[in-house]
Amino acid sequence: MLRVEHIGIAVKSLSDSVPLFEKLLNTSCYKQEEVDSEQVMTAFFQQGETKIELLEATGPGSAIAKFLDKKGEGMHHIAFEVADIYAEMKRLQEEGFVLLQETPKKGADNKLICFLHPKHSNGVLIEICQDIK
Ligand SMILES: CC[C@@H](C(=O)O)C(=O)SCCNC(=O)CCNC(=O)[C@H](O)C(C)(C)COP(=O)(O)OP(=O)(O)OC[C@H]1O[C@@H](n2cnc3c(N)ncnc32)[C@H](O)[C@@H]1OP(=O)(O)O
Ligand SMILES: [Co+2]
Repeated sequence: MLRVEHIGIAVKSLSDSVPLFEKLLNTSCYKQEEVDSEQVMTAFFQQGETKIELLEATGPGSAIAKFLDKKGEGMHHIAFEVADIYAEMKRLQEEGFVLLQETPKKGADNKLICFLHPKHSNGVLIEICQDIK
């Protein structure tokens, strides 16, 4: 893993949470992007070499909608940047982690992504991601 690429935070409303995080971090949200495949709207803040990703559900089938129903707002996942997502998926599977996809999918901010089931990583949902060249 190269670095923590972003920390994902589930929120009910980006229109409430973006101004809150702008005040908290003293920086502007640099991008909002909808990811239809995940039924989420995202908002990003750069913090040093990592990012904060706020996530609002755009449909009832979204993992974020389910998470908000069960646990409420808060930290949802940690994303690690990797150099070769295919090699890292193979390595992690061989180490006994459970991948939630067989092949990487397109995420926000020009990334290929894959999630690992939180049950096998001490209750933490892990995303790995690689820049799309
Ligand atoms: C914007 C795109 C992308 C990016 O580019 O950055 C994103 O970040 S998208 C983020 C949203 N998408 C995802 O989270 C996709 C991956 N997640 C999933 O596939 C599912 O959420 C899940 C992890 C498989 C859970 O789904 P499901 O089994 O249907 O839900 P349950 O509510 O029944 O949960 C089962 C079990 O897992 C616990 N859980 C769920 N979410 C989390 C979480 N974020 N962190 C820790 N634990 C989580 C949940 O509490 C249940 O536990 P038990 O009750 O103990 O069984
Ligand atoms: Co993410």
